[in-house]
Parts: sequence; structure tokens; C-alpha cells
Amino acid sequence: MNALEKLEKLLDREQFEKIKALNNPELHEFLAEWIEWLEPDKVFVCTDSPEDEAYVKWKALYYGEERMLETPNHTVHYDNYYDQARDKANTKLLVPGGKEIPFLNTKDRDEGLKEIRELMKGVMKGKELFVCFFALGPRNSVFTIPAVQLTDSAYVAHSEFILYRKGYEEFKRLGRNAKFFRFVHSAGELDERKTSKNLDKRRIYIDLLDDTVYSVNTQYGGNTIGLKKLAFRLTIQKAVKEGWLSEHMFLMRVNGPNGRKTYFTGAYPSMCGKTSTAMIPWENIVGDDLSFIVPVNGVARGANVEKGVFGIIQGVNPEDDPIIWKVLHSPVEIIFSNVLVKDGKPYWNEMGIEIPEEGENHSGRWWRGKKDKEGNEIPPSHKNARFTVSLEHFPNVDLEALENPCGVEVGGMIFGGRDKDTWPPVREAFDWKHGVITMGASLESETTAATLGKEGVRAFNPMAILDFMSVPLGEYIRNYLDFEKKLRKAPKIFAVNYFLRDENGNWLNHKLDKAVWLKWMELRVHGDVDAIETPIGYIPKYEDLARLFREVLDKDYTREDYEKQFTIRVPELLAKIERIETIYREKVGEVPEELFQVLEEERKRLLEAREKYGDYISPSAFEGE
Ligand SMILES: Nc1nc2c(ncn2[C@@H]2O[C@H](COP(=O)(O)OP(=O)(O)O)[C@@H](O)[C@H]2O)c(=O)[nH]1
Ligand SMILES: C=C(OP(=O)(O)O)C(=O)O
Ligand SMILES: [Mn+2]
Repeated sequence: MNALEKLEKLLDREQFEKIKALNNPELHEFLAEWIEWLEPDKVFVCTDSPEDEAYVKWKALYYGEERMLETPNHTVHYDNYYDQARDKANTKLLVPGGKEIPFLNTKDRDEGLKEIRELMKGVMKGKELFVCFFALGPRNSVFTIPAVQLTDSAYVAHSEFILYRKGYEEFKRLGRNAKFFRFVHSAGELDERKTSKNLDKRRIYIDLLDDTVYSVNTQYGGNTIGLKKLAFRLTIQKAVKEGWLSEHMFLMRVNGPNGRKTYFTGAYPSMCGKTSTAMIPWENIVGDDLSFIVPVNGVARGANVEKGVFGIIQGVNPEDDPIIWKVLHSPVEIIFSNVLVKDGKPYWNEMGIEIPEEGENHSGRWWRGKKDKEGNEIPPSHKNARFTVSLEHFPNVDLEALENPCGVEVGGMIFGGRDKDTWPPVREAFDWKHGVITMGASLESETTAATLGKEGVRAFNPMAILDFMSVPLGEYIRNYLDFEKKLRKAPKIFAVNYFLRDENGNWLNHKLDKAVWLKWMELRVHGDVDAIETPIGYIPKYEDLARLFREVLDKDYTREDYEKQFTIRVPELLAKIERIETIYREKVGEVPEELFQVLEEERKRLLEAREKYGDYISPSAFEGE
């Protein structure tokens, strides 16, 4: 029996016809094999029609994975109390022989496949399986990667309809030529709250040979939404093989003088400001999490992999995030996850308005002071609670850029993380190589609630991508360095730090200060302002920032603040170089030799500066040089 014949037996007539219309034997085989294996009671195939999408949304309510809120089109979804973040320990790359790769969590492919198949055998008995087709990147473009998702979670399928471009017609168009990604997900057995129950058997296995990702016994989006962080492992591998960049980066338009549009990408680890930056008033968002950057005729062109936002809701308040706030309070389609609900209204931590004293949240019935099994007080919403919404609903979206099959020219690339004491708020690299090595490859950031485990620990996180890395780090950095050679003019590279603190732990910057850093970087891309050359790159001059603070935020920016924020902190910077060098030399292995040279040059510049000016150097010391 061939695959199509098998599918004819497994599916209703109507569903079978939808599959049959896709002329792709490889797809048929994959579907036949997995549908037989998962043993769902029922299969629904989603085409790109509004009816099929509506069916999935209805099923999310029908099966109780989502509940309606008071505002039309708003729903709430809960994940298990212990399933609120990415599970790094149980996320593994399947590689032949289980080859160990530094910093990557690998497992023997045969063993992994065997284990996951056992966990998934018959896992969908009594359940409905949704077969969905999407595309990564704009459709019918150099960026497009078609993908098929199998899931028994209508919530996961619903999220994907909000976050990704539909792909059924794309599969049809490509026919048997479609090289596609595959995602197989099951939430596993559910408890009475419709959350995954068998968390001890939670597994996310990435099969790099077959471009397939399996995920089981989990619902949290970062572990389950195939096209997001799961596909990301596959696209990194593909990009490195093919010589382009697949990055953990937002994509935004910064509006310069006289209507000038300059596009920036920015890589910050999860919970370190990608969404908040891309959503900043004054500018325009194209994407907030994942970008493809491809060299086209010598120009680096960027596109958003997605078309929606799976954003962190904690701290979203009307002053700092006016645009998100407004969208969250309008009747557009939104899934709230792991927030507090009372009388049909969602509430979250630090939202700037009074929160009810009881209600329902990710822990079930909740009241202020409620403690979990470990004795920790449960906040109203989880720190990693999220909202899922399409970008089309944002007044600040740059739709033309989002939909452009050629993407947009990338003028600048930004790297940043949670760093309390080392990097200044903003600086520009001397050149591509200096930026890639001392900013991207040297990125460190404090861990956050976006992953399970301890928070606030400074960790090596090159290009904000370490959690998703799927190739040896040295190869990834080599690809970055080589990328410049494919370009006539490389994007400028910058580094930001929104998270500097004083001795008492107070932030040195306000959340909206980043608006000024963005404007400054835009001017620098076009050579419109001078800058101060320091041992670690170019930093802004006080006068330029003071003017921009006035223009953009209508605020005074004192020289005192500038001095504090932009002090060159030599001991911390040297210690960081030491740490980074040791990691690459002793732990990573097989790293391009330039990396060590560039770090050594930076160290020399810092040592010379220390000789002349001491440990903590005012920016003005370099101004006269
Ligand atoms: N102190 C401080 N917190 C910020 C700043 N920007 C963002 N945040 C907080 O960082 C958290 C994560 O931000 P988000 O933009 O959602 O991160 P993403 O996961 O990278 O998209 C949120 O709780 C924000 O409120 C900032 O400039 N300063
Ligand atoms: C979904 C995620 O994205 P973000 O980078 O916005 O936290 C994640 O990392 O789990
Ligand atoms: Mn985000």
C-alpha cells in the first residue's frame, strides 16, 4: 500500500481530498507514517481558508485549552504550573553517534528517535490531530521555507495561525519540489485544567538530519510552537550551510531626518528587550523575534520569519508600552497565556493599575499570598506570561517591509543583553569583524524566567542565540565573519545595554531611553553625527544625546547621567575579555583565529587607556584624543 492509499484509509473523505491536492509524495509518506503512529481519533487538515482557521479556534475553546474573555476575540490559555518556560535540559539535538558538541545539548540520533517514538506511540488516542501548513518568511520569496505542523493542541495550531503566514497554497504551488520542515507535537495526557500532565516525560528532540522536530508532554509555546524556536534550530543549520544568517533578532524601521527609513535588526536573549525595542513609539516594527538576513546582490536584506508577536506581558503598562497596551485593550484576536483572570478580564504583574486580590491564574484558583509546593509566593501572573497577536493589528507595523518578498536593506545590527556593570548603554563597533567578535560573539546576559532554572546568573550567550544553536559555535562564527565578504557594504554593528545598575542596584536608565539610542544609531549609519573613539568602539558625544533626549523624549539629559552611564569600566571590561577568551579557547575549540586577535587588540587598547587614565574613565578623556 502506498502512502496515499494509507492516508485514504486514515482520513475522512473531505480531509483526504485536501491532502491529495498537494502533489508531494514525501509529504504523503510523512503524514501516513505519523498519523498511523499517533493514532488520533480524528484528523483535521487545515487549508488556508478562513473556515479552516475558524475551526481550529473553535476547537481550542471546545476542548477547553482556551477560554473566552470578556472582550470579543480575546481568549486565555494556561500551561501547567511547571511548564511555563523553555525546558533546556530536555531539548536535545539528535546527531549520529551522539557526538558531543561544546555548549550544545546533543543525543544519539537513533536512541533519541527511539525514545520519542515510544513516547508518542498512540499518544493521540481519544484526541483530534490538526495538520497545518505554514511558511517561514514572506511567501514565494528567497526567504520562504514551507513547514507542516502536526499537533493535538488546538491552542498550538491557533497560535501558529496568528504568528505565521499560511502555507497550504505554498505547498500546492511548490508541489513535489517543496523542501519542507516538519513538526510533530503532542501535549500528551491532560489534567482537569487541560494542561500537560506528564512533565517528567517532556521532550523536545530536534532531528537535524531530517529537518524534523518532535515535542511531547508540554504546551508552553517556546517548547511547542513548531515554527518559532523549534524551527529556529533547523534554520540556523540551513543558514550556516548556505551562507546567510538566521538570527534571534527583531527587525525594525528607525525613522531618520527628512523621512529617511533605516532598518535595524537586534539580537537580545529572551526577556531582554527585543519586543519592547521593536515596539517603541516613534519607530515602526517589522518583527520582534526572528529574522532571516540574506545577501542579495551585495546587500544584506532582512525579513521577519513570522507575522505575529508572542510577547512577554509582564511590565506592559500604558506609559512605557503605549502601543502594546492599546492593542491589548482592543477587540482584536489575542491569546493571553498564564495571566490572572477575574470576571473575564486579564491582569498581569506590573501593569500599572490595581490588580484583583484573587481570581484564576497559572496555578489554578489564586489569592494573594498563595504559595506553591516549594513554598514560594505565587505572583498574580507568571513572569513569562505572554500575549499572542498578529502584527497587522499594530498601528506601528511597517506592512510594506513585512510583506516585501525582497525584505529590506539592513542598515544596522544591534547586540545586547542583561549586563549590570560592564557595557555602556550604546556603542558602535569599529567595523564588521570588531562588532561580530567583541559584541556578538562576546555577548553575556543574566538568565531570565524565559527558561526553566535559576534567574539572574551571568551567562555566555553569543549572538543571544546559544539556547538555539545547532552547529558548532566556531562554524557559526566563521559564517558570520564570511558574511561580510558577500556584501558591498556591511551593516554597521552596535551593542546596547539597557540594564546597567548603580551600587544600590537601581537602573541607570529609563525604559524609554532606548528611543534615543536608536535615533543615535540611525544617524551613525549615515555618518550624520561624530562620535568618541574609545578602546571598545565609538560612543555618543554628550551634546548629541542631550539634543536627542530633548527632541525625542522632551527630557533633560544631564552630563552627570552621561558620565555615569558612559564611563569606560576598564576592570569589568578586561575581566569580560578574560572570560570570553577562556571560553573560546578552552571550551569551544575550533574557533577562527581572528577571534583571539581581535580580543587581544581590544585588551591592549584597554590596558593602554588604563595606564593613562585609570580604571574608570570618563568619556571626555577620549574626546580630546
Ligand atoms: N529595566 C529595563 N527593563 C526593560 C527594558 N526594556 C525591556 N525591559 C523588560 O524586559 C522584559 C522583557 O522584554 P521583552 O522586550 O519582552 O524581551 P524579549 O523576550 O527579548 O522580546 C520585560 O519585562 C520588559 O519590561 C529597559 O530598557 N529597562
Ligand atoms: C518565545 C521565546 O521568545 P522571546 O525571545 O521573546 O522570549 C522564547 O525564547 O521562548
Ligand atoms: Mn519577545
